[in-house]
Amino acid sequence: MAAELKKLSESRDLTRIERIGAHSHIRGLGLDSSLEARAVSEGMVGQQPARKAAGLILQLIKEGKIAGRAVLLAGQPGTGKTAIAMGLAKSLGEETPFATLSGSELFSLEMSKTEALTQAFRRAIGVRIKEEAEIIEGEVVEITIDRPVGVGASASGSSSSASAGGKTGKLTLKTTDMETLYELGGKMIEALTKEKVQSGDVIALDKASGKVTKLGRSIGRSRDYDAVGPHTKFVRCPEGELQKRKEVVHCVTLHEIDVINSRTQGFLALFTGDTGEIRAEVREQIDTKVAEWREEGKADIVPGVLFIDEVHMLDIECFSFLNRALENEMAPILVIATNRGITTIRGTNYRSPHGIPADFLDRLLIISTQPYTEEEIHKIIEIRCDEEEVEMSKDSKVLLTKIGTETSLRYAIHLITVAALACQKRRGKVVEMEDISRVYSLFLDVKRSTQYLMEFQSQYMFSEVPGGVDEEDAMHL
Ligand SMILES: Nc1ncnc2c1ncn2[C@@H]1O[C@H](COP(=O)(O)OP(=O)(O)OP(=O)(O)O)[C@@H](O)[C@H]1O
Repeated sequence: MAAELKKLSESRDLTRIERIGAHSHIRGLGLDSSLEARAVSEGMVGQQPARKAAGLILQLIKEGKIAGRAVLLAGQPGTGKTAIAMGLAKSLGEETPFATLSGSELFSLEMSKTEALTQAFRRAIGVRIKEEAEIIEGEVVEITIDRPVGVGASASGSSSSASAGGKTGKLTLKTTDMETLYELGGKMIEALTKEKVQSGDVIALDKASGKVTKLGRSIGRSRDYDAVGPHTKFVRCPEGELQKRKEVVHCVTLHEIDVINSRTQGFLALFTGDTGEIRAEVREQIDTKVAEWREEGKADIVPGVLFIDEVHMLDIECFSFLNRALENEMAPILVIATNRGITTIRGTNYRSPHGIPADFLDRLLIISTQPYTEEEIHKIIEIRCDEEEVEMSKDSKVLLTKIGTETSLRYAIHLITVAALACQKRRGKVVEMEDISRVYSLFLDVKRSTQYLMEFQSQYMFSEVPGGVDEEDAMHL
């Protein structure tokens, strides 16, 4: 299993790559060292009391002392609930798992609601596994990689992994006490080229997995290179033997261990996400194994964060599941969010605040988010323009802010992208008022769209609802 765990920790790095998304400008909670929220920081604007409260939760998570707490982010649509949850996720260390789920995702046909929730919980529980590994650690004296004649010129800097086959290579490594020449195999050549290893680097090679880690540049060689990047780390040439036994730590989630050990699903299901239901016996065996590792000091549990958005979509069964799941000693911190007021609890005829049953509400620490001021909307629009690399004139930003205050922040943010396209179309470089006006007339906000519906509802299908929009829908408009 150890080799699979290693593969896993590598694959998780890949999934962290992000494109420009709705919240990609959020880099943290924007707090100072005493956990006070700065007005504008790390992509976050305003909403200071809520961010400060989230900062306290972050502190609790980092200290790892509490598990099984639940926090509710409640507020009107577009007041930054998801943004705060993202900020929290970004502020957690790499090792702390953060799993997200939207209430509506629970109603898939492939698995029961409780199975989907169990998987989400286990995605938010990390296991830090310690292992002894054989490592070769030294400073690169020389690295030569040759291609066989006819394939092309010598390519020591080539990054093409497909061409690793047929290449031969030699690597000389040294410590302060010894120096050894290694013959390189295809897989190792591939790994070294990928990491762009060159002489003067201090590297560690994991003998079992072939993983190459660059530890830094050797201090002894620092004067040989006048062009080093600002992030270059200088380290000492290792001492003693080249080959060492070292403790390495892998971090995986309980869900990942479940999937690997589930015969019907197998390891590849992690990449497709198509895990299906996992049998209860598999989970029991894993929990027992993890408990053994903990007792032997080989593993620690890292309770992470599970964020469930649109929590009002959960029904009464889901809430009683959550109630029980939070009692588990390994439970993560549960952060839920909703934009609903007093509404019906799904699966019942009862109404309650946020559509959440009273016994579950009682467990929650509630953080409320407030509508933004005009100034704050302006700042968020500015940040989003930078994030989307859209150049916008001052007047246009003011106009967009006005639109944002009168419609919604989200609508204004959407208009940035389309206005940039309109600007591109007229071969402009800077988004001007005319672009904003154009897209404002092309794309309706919810208010105008509802008005239009009211006027012309008789021409739509199923428009016989008396009195127009029903109460439930009216709450979101
Ligand atoms: N305080 C903030 N600072 C920076 N960006 C923000 C802030 N609040 C919201 N945003 C951005 O505004 C957009 C809408 O916010 P978000 O999705 O977080 O709202 P929400 O409260 O979760 O809404 P809903 O209830 O509709 O799910 C997002 O792109 C978000 O990143």
